[in-house]
Amino acid sequence: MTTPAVLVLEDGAIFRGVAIGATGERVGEVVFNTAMTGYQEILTDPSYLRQLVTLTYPHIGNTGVTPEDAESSQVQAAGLIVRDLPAVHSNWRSRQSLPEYLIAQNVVAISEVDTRRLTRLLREKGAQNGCLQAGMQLDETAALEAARAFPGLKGMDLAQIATTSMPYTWTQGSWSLATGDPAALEFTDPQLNLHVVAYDFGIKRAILRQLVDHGCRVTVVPARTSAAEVLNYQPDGIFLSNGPGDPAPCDYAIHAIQSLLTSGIPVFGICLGHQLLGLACGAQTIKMKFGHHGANHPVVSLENGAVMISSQNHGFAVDESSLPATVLATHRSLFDGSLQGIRHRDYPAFSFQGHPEASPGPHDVAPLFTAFVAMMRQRQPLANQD
Ligand SMILES: NC(=O)CC[C@H](N)C(=O)O
Repeated sequence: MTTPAVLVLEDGAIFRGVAIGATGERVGEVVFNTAMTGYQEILTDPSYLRQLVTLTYPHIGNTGVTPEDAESSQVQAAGLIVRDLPAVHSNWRSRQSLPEYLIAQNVVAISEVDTRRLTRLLREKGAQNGCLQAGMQLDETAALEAARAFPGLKGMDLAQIATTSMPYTWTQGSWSLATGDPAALEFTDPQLNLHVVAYDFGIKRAILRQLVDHGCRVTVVPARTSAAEVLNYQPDGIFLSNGPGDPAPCDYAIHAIQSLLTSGIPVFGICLGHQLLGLACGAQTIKMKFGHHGANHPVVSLENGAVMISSQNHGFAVDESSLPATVLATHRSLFDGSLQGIRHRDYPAFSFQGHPEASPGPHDVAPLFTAFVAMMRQRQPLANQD
């Protein structure tokens, strides 16, 4: 016995299918992600807050769910839309089926949707708000009204919702995750001699692990932490995380970044962090037509001509034409020419729009973490470099 579900878009398009998750109604911006793997990382990435995610890869759920693959403590996407849920899931790491997980996490999800039609529609018309109903008395008229009532992500500050309420220390690298050895988590390791303060605007665990893998111990701080509080930690570097929503209304973060820049401490931003660095430098951000969400986006380095295949997940972008003279464009998307990276000419600060930590995705851009470490080491007194 299957339970019906329906997705209604604000333009009136209707997609009927089958409920594969929790019962209820969810609204949000509908986005498509073209990655062929990583459904669990995508669902738990806090950048997907208030978004109903459709995956263009047709079979979703094949490998079940593994707690270690979560990018945060829970599912963050507002809902999931897929073509086909395989009848059997199979993987040695799997602890749960995808539907079991979705129900446990109270996530509404629909399968048997023509995700190709949906994706083409979003590409042609641009991002649309939608309403997903499942396992309840379906009401398509009410769903249309709910989709139209959703205000959209433009102007929405979601970083302050996604962030941690309290600062915490992160010392887990990829190795301890792979081995499950808690002893490997301790930062008594002399390699971890760089201290990074990471702003959490909705940070992914893969970023924190990458920082540890590169020799950093990390203090994660809430989005509204002031520049003075950050400087009190005496960091070697400051990291600006990814996160959901529109960067423009996050004035508290923009002001903090402005004063942190003048401290001369190295700053590295990813995705929302990149957009916030751009805004702090005086550039503007724009809402893109349907954004970039996938794991095979080519990006060119304007500094050395190298082409890298990158993981992407953003619906806003820094407008290259608005960059002040103090900021250099360093990367561009080869899909649509949009700005993908910047570097400050006067301060040790740089950022990338895509995801060097991947998860899911290729690791071509991972050397940006090495560049951040090199910047920190350059500034660190020699005595600390043993
Ligand atoms: N992954 C991210 O950090 C996303 C940044 C921002 N919310 C956007 O959609 O553009």
